[in-house]
Amino acid sequence: MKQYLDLCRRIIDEGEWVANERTGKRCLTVINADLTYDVGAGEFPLVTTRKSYWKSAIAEMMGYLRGYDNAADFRALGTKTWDANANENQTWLNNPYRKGEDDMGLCYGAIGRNFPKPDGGTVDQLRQIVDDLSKGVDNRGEIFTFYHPGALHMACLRPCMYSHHFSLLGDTLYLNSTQRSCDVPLGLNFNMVQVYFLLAIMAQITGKKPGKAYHKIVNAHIYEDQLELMRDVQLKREPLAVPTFKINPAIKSLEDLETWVTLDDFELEGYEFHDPISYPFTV
Ligand SMILES: Nc1nc(=O)c2c([nH]1)NC[C@@H]1CN(c3ccc(C(=O)N[C@@H](CCC(=O)O)C(=O)O)cc3)CN21
Ligand SMILES: O=c1ccn([C@H]2C[C@H](O)[C@@H](COP(=O)(O)O)O2)c(=O)[nH]1
Repeated sequence: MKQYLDLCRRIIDEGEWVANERTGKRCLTVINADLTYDVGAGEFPLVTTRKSYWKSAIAEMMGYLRGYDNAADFRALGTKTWDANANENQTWLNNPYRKGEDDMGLCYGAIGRNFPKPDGGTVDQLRQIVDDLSKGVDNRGEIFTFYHPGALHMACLRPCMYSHHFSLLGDTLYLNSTQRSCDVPLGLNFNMVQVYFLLAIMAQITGKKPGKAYHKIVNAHIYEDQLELMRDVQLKREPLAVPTFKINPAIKSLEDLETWVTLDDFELEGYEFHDPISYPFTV
């Protein structure tokens, strides 16, 4: 939580205004932030200075792991966060590759689990990583990437957190996640939970101990219409104690994640938070 608040303050103190053509809004921006979550020690990185919809964040990551490409599938899992990007962005609505209502296109897990090979066919990166790690193998390239420069025009949005690189030291699993663009008031709330969750669940299904997760952000920004709420409301509050995150121990494989797991398999103990703040969302 301190890392999050420090980054928010840094953007306000040192950020530069950058005009963004895609959204038509200006963002107060800094370049490069490195956050670390000690998953082995159970330090769940949850925002307490406003109500955080952490189950939505987990639903998003579950949808990426399952390779979903449709906002309706994300809604069925328990989050509406892809509705606007799938159905309200005019550029995407005009895109000939859009397959209709709720289609998100070739993004995130939809490409990551079905990554086109130049010599034909596709690769399921996640299946390969889970198989390697389960056998104790780290080939120094256990990378789950969503970034395919030749497919960006076929998706409603380019992936923001676009690479997850797993490493083993003995029985301990580590994760380095990289994010190219970060909406700090809204997106980062979710992305911190997702990086922690990804390491915790991958350690559980591959039979490893979770170590640390390292989260690199390149462009970290606050949209102009979010600034006042962040500076004058959220940053005036004192953080509260962090809760404990629990995963159903019956989840043992990638197949479990793909088939029967729901948001009821994840719990938080002792989550205290300040009043909700509703930040403007930019499509
Ligand atoms: N501008 C922008 N910021 C993002 O963070 C973002 C995108 N676009 N597009 C793709 C995904 C969708 N994500 C989203 C979308 C909406 C919320 C959101 O509205 N959050 C509210 C309510 C969440 C809820 O009720 O489930 C929040 O207060 O956190 C958060 C992340 C993250 N990503
Ligand atoms: O997981 C996510 C997904 C998206 N975002 C934010 C970051 C940006 O504000 C927008 C994407 O816009 P681009 O013009 O493609 O950079 O969505 C996030 O923070 N986290």
